[in-house]
Amino acid sequence: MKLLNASQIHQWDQITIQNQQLTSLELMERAAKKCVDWIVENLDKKSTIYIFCGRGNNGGDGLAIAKLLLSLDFNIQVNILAGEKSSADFEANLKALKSTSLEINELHSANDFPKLEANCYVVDALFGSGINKPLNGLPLELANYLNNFSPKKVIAIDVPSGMFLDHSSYGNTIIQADEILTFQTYKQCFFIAENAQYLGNIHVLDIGLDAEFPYTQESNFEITDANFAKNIYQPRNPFGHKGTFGHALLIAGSQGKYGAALMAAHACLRTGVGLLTCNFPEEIAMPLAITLPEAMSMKRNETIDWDKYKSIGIGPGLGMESFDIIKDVLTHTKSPLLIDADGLNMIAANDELKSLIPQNAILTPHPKEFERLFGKTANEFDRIDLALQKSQELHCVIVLKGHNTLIAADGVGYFNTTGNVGLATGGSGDTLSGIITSLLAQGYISKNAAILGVYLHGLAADLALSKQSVESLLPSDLNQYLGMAFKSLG
Ligand SMILES: NC(=O)C1=CN([C@@H]2O[C@H](COP(=O)(O)OP(=O)(O)OC[C@H]3O[C@@H](n4cnc5c(N)ncnc54)[C@H](OP(=O)(O)O)[C@@H]3O)[C@@H](O)[C@H]2O)[C@@H](O)CC1
Ligand SMILES: Nc1ncnc2c1ncn2[C@@H]1O[C@H](COP(=O)(O)OP(=O)(O)O)[C@@H](O)[C@H]1O
Ligand SMILES: [K+]
Repeated sequence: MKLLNASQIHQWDQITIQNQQLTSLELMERAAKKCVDWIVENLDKKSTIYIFCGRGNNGGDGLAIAKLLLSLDFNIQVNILAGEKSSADFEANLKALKSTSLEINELHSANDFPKLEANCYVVDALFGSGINKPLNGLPLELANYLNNFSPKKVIAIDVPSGMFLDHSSYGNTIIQADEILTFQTYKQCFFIAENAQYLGNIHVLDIGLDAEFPYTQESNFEITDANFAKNIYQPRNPFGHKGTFGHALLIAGSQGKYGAALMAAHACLRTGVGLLTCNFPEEIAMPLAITLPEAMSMKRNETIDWDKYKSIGIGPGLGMESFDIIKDVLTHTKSPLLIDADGLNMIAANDELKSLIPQNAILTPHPKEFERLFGKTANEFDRIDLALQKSQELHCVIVLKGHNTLIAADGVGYFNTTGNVGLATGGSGDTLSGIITSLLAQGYISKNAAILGVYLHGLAADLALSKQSVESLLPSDLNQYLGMAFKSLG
């Protein structure tokens, strides 16, 4: 699914109004009704709902929500920012609300802020997709007031006020949301870790915007969900044999980091590779044979037959002392390559190695490794842009790992939607390397191996939460859930 920017979302609104022969007010009422349905189902009717409205259409939504809640006998209190300029639909809804018995509180200064009662709810309808500058003046004071109060829940309409949809809000004040009722589609800002403290649970409300419009739009960003993964997935040929599913070579592990190598190997086999050879330190050849008898092994300094392997994965737990082997691999490999961890760190520290990165290689840095490779950026949006740029320059795939891992390929960024904080334990990345190396060996092109691998890795972690908590989950648990993750694609 494409991620649209603020201006495209505005156009989407207009196209819908045209094609469905609606008024913009009717569309706003549709949106408000969806929000109210959610509120009725999820909020406690006994608590007061304080609604804060700007004077644009986000504020218009707030007023339309207020009118519906009033008719349902909710206890509400409505506040609007004082001002001269307002949108037509805001004015229409204000007029309608003024015709009821409800008193509306105009906010001219901080003295007008209502005294909030403990256990109340706040609806944040100050600014939505039309935000065009950081909060300052009275909206900033209000945001600080609400953020310091901590009501029972803050429900943001469309987006938390103060957050830009498609560029960085780094350093700005934003109203912290607990629940976000967003219209029709995810917004790019929801996938950005630097916004994390302001984001709550996200609920995408279908307000019936034109179904075709997103397909007519250019976008540099997409999200990868179950449908996306299903389209990439290649079911196994029933007549296939071990040769059909590729022979992978994993080059991993060093003293003190043997586990990384073992975890990568285990995940590689559980992802369906036909044959796996492990180039591991000699001292773990025997533990490998015992714990993972399906894997073959070779000595670290044994000559590699470059024609033999369908994919090579290098890096998990490799240590920084393996310069010769990474150089050898970068120079000679004929197979699709995945580079992770110390493989990346050695490349970052050496320009010659950097120049040897083969086309279509998959690099899987976490943010620190990315910074070592490509430099620091002012904010996360810039880092994502840099990942897109570098992936084009190097003709490779960059998997920028995080809560919503970004896969940068061919100038497009794909945000992954699976996974959870249970993955924040050393070893999760090693497991991912094994998974992607396995998919490469099975013939997936680099971009698809990366997207599907990241999706399955996260899904296995989500499925594992049926038995584990986000605290107790271990990377090695993922192996047990890869099977269910694959089954969900069939
Ligand atoms: N798209 C859809 O599908 C649908 C969209 N709908 C709703 O419309 C919303 C978009 O509405 P919108 O375009 O009127 O913009 P909105 O967010 O209300 O803000 C603009 C106003 O705020 C002002 N302003 C901006 N930044 C400011 C700041 N920092 N500090 C102070 N002022 C600031 C700006 O004034 P200006 O700076 O231009 O003078 C302008 O007056 C969208 O999020 C959704 O809720 C639904 O009803 C139906 C379906
Ligand atoms: N909060 C989180 N939500 C979702 N995924 C996460 C989270 N934290 C970490 N991960 C995932 O866990 C993996 C961690 O990789 P990495 O930092 O290389 O770990 P390690 O080197 O210890 O194996 C990545 O795939 C990342 O996307
Ligand atoms: K809002």
